[in-house]
Amino acid sequence: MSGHRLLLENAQQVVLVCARGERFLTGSALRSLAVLEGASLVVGSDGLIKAVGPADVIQRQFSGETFEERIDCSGKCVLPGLVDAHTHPVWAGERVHEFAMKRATYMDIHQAGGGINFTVEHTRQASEEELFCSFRQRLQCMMRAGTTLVECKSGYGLDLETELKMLRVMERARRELPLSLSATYCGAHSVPKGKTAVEAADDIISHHLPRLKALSRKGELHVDNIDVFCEKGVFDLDTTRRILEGGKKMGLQINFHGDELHPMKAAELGAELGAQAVSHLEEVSDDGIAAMAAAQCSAVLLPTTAYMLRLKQPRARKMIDEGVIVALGSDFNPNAYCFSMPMVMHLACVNMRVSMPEALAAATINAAYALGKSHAHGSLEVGKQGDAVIINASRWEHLIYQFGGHHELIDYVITKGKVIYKKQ
Ligand SMILES: N=CN[C@@H](CCC(=O)O)C(=O)O
Ligand SMILES: [Zn+2]
Repeated sequence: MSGHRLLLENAQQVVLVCARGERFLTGSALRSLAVLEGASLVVGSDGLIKAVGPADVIQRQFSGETFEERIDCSGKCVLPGLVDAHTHPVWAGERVHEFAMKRATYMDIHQAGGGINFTVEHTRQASEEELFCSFRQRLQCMMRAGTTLVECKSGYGLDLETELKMLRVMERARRELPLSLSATYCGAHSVPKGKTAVEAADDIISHHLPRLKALSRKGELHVDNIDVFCEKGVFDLDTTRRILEGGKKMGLQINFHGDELHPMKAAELGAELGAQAVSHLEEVSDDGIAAMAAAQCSAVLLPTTAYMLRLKQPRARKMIDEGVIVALGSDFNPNAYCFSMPMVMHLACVNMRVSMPEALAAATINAAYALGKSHAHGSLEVGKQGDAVIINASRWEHLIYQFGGHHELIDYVITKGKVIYKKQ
């Protein structure tokens, strides 16, 4: 007789998302997701999914075996833990005052020393402990909204010392918190005061990256991705290319901001460099979309950005129709203060006209792909990490439909078969 960690019993629906080991879903495969009615799921003592299937089959298969915890899911739905593929969650210097300035454009505020530069000044002054405490609180809010894997960017330091401070804060969160993290070095998030973009790029390539490499070698830091804000007035295509190539050479996945406020040919560059993902893409070209589809470079769309900055929406429909791997992120940052992937999925459905199955795939398997982690995350399949969300509703679509209702709907959030949030 063997002991297992968790049994989720007799759910009305278990949304697997996919069931054949797919690493991402595109085009017509997004029309209907793999869903089991009246099903159960078992997580083993290693935190990995051991079995998922019809409730009676699981009951027979595991009769007489023991579980550290059993949850009766009658009348409820089980979904994979949500994956947030783009956030900026480590910072000091909130920008609530800017919310009232939304008649000025994002770039007007940026050029006037507000925006990212404002947060950079405060983040430089903040202690590591202070940054960790606010970061931990933000991650807890994300977990309560169902996120179990989150991409986290540095980029409010710009100088090496502060960038490392931010990355260390992420490293500590990886050790101390129960959700999974993908860490992104984003030292090229803005051009620091007193430098040109070329000088900033030179500094990153000759000082920041070698230091990151040395710390990674020693196992002191785990950095997964490299990012650049490729934008008119920030980093142009050439400096972006140099920085991304430098990161790629040291083994980082390329995952960067592009084609947000102006068409930059960032999508084309991402496809050419073998990027895992390009984010934003409100201004992507037709050629860029085709190139991303061909290169299996995922598009991380950020519905909160277009909504809050009143930008035009990225062309999600065209991307999906052309076979691009579309993922979603909250873009949580001091400008877009949103922790909630359920709200992000809702906004994607309304404003980008994606369907509910497309939105859920974009916030699970495809978001995991954008982080190079879809072998272990993003669907409820045997062998994957036991990360799940249980909602008190008879159809999974309620998680998207009830805008802002996730606090009421989410009963449990589970990572590696352990309950990390339970509604009181
Ligand atoms: N566009 C660049 N970076 C962020 C905004 C960061 C900030 O304004 O602090 C984004 O993805 O929206
Ligand atoms: Zn961003």
